[in-house]
Amino acid sequence: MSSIEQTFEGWKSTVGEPLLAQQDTRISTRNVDVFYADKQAIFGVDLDIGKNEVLAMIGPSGCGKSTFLRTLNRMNDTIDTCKVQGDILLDGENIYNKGMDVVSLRARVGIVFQKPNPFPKSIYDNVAYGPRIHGLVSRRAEMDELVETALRKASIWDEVKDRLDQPATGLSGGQQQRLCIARTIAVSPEVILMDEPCSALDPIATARIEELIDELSNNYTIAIVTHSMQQAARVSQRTAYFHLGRLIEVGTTDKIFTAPDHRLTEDYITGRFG
Ligand SMILES: Nc1ncnc2c1ncn2[C@@H]1O[C@H](COP(=O)(O)OP(=O)(O)OP(=O)(O)O)[C@@H](O)[C@H]1O
Repeated sequence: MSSIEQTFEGWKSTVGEPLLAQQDTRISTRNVDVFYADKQAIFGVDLDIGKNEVLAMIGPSGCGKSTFLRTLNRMNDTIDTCKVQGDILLDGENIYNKGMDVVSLRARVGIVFQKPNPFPKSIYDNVAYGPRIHGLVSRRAEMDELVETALRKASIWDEVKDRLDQPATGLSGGQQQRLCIARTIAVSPEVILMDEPCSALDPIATARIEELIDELSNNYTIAIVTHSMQQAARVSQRTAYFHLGRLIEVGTTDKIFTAPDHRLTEDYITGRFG
């Protein structure tokens, strides 16, 4: 066992304010462990994510940020060796309950990945796909309106309104990422998970996505994994710091970046490791 692992023997409590008042909470996780086969990747995470807040998750590579994020809409179900223990509640309902419809869950808790992944379909059909499979609208005029609204909310309507029937793969990387956000929004999610959504984008495209996150936070709960501390500072109200699968500290973003309580958080934000 390395000395840093010894530091965590019997680890339980997180520093800061991981829990919120019930009426402010959208997602609650309690005692969440995640395993890949017999290797444990996440250890006993208790964390609340509030309504209409942007929560940033930061930490060194391999600390489990993406693994934890993916438990929040059961994306980990797609990995055979992955096992999740503990409680994850969305509006008070355990999303790992037997009766939970995972397709509907992933509409309620949408996810945007690191690399934009539009379907090999037209721009219109990328956005219309989710509403169609969920039977949200039946008439073409209603679908047109829904597609336009989602593209407007994702700040890409003006750039694509004259080429809706063209392949989405012909858009720039930043446009594709905003299209993927429109696709997520089109099925009226409550929560949007973002796994390093700007890491494949240039600074201008990144700035547009960050502005968009700010606008979306008025209507949606957002949890974002990012390697960029500057980005976490720009877009989030609260930040959670992970280390070796443990949630070390949670607090207002301002506090985490100016006066963290835990030495590991301080070492990371001052660039001593990571
Ligand atoms: N599909 C998988 N199978 C086995 N182990 C995995 C799998 N995905 C992740 N892991 C392991 O789980 C741990 C956490 O990985 P994860 O990708 O969640 O970390 P991360 O903090 O998001 O890393 P990064 O910042 O580099 O993306 C790592 O040790 C990783 O090797």
